[in-house]
Amino acid sequence: MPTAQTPSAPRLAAVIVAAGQGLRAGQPLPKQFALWRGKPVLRHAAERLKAAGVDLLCVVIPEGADSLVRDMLAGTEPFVLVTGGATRQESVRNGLEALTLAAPQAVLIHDAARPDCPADVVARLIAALETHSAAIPVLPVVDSMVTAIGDAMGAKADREVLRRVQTPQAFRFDAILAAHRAWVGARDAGDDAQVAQAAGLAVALVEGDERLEKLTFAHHFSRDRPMIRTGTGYDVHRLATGEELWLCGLKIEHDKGLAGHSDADVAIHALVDAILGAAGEGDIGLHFPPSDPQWRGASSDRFLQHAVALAAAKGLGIGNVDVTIICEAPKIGPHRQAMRDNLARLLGVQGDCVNVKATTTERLGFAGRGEGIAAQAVATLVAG
Ligand SMILES: Nc1ccn([C@@H]2O[C@H](COP(=O)(O)OP(=O)(O)OP(=O)(O)O)[C@@H](O)[C@H]2O)c(=O)n1
Ligand SMILES: C[C@](O)(CO)[C@H](O)COP(=O)(O)O
Repeated sequence: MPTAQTPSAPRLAAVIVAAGQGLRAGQPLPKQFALWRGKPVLRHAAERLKAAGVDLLCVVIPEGADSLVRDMLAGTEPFVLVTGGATRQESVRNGLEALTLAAPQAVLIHDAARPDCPADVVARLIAALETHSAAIPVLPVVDSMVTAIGDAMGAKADREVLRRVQTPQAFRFDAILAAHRAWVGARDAGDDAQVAQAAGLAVALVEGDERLEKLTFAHHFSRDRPMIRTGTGYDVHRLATGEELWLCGLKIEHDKGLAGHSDADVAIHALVDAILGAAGEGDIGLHFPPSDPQWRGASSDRFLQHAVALAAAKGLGIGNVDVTIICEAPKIGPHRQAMRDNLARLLGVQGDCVNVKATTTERLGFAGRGEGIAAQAVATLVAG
């Protein structure tokens, strides 16, 4: 890299362009200000560049967004805010012009819409500036490539020589500022590397990263919804003579059974509540009220399958479930594998997605005195 022009000049500055409208993303506000993984997209981009060693940020924003962006970027100082232009290229030019007084040795030019910038990409770019005036991160093309003539296939393109171009793109500051000032293209350049190349600068290619994906369409934000949901369930039934004992959908031989409105399968009831909880669907009493005669003596298998269907209707599948049965007797160990297999069958999942455990309460409490059996469960549902 070139040596510093003044003792106080920042070594590395970054222009983050955040002045677009983000129309394709269809968010309630421009995509760079929308939330992604819990924080505004722009804040992610700024934090990543700071963490990668940038000394000064120049953030190019829409007119009138100063106070919003100042709040959004609090803690990432020093930064300067600059108003953008009608095109990305104009916005970049405004940012570079605003850095002339600071006169950094090198500048990264980055889309705010690429929030996840790994520090090692920046390190590769900076290293390439030792020998080049410009460096850009690229990725190979993995699909075969063709040109399109309307909706018909044209000639095949040679993917071996094609690359996908990402940002941040790195430049010696004076060189890219001069290149932007000298740009005479009739149309905007696709990116700053093209501006640099048009000015005769050699542009080095370094390895990019899939994490640098540009958030462009609505699905880039919808995919950001939580993909994993968890629920818990707990149930207790009274042990009584003359009742059958059903646990995890199996009839267990024992001197007492569980009393209840349905078959009183306490383990399945806890599991149903866990699944309904994870799906945001209330609890077992809401769906199968004890006051409703149709559930008298009903097999709890039906409750479980209904809960699974409700979750599926919301696009949620079973990730894994974990059930704990709390009793002194009967011993659960001899039945554990059969219980696991039966729950897996009812849930429609592989056996290793189901776990059944048991514990005693050291003869304490109602379970310890053999008055009842309790069960608790955790269910993890996975979207998609
Ligand atoms: N006049 C513009 C246009 C774009 N950008 C920025 O350039 C980056 C890449 O542009 P793109 O992803 O195309 O964003 P938009 O132009 O905002 O998106 P769209 O075309 O969907 O409206 C974004 O960070 C965007 O905010 C900018 O600063 N000034
Ligand atoms: C600069 C860029 O992100 C490099 O891939 C890309 O050219 C921006 O294109 P857009 O049409 O402004 O999204």
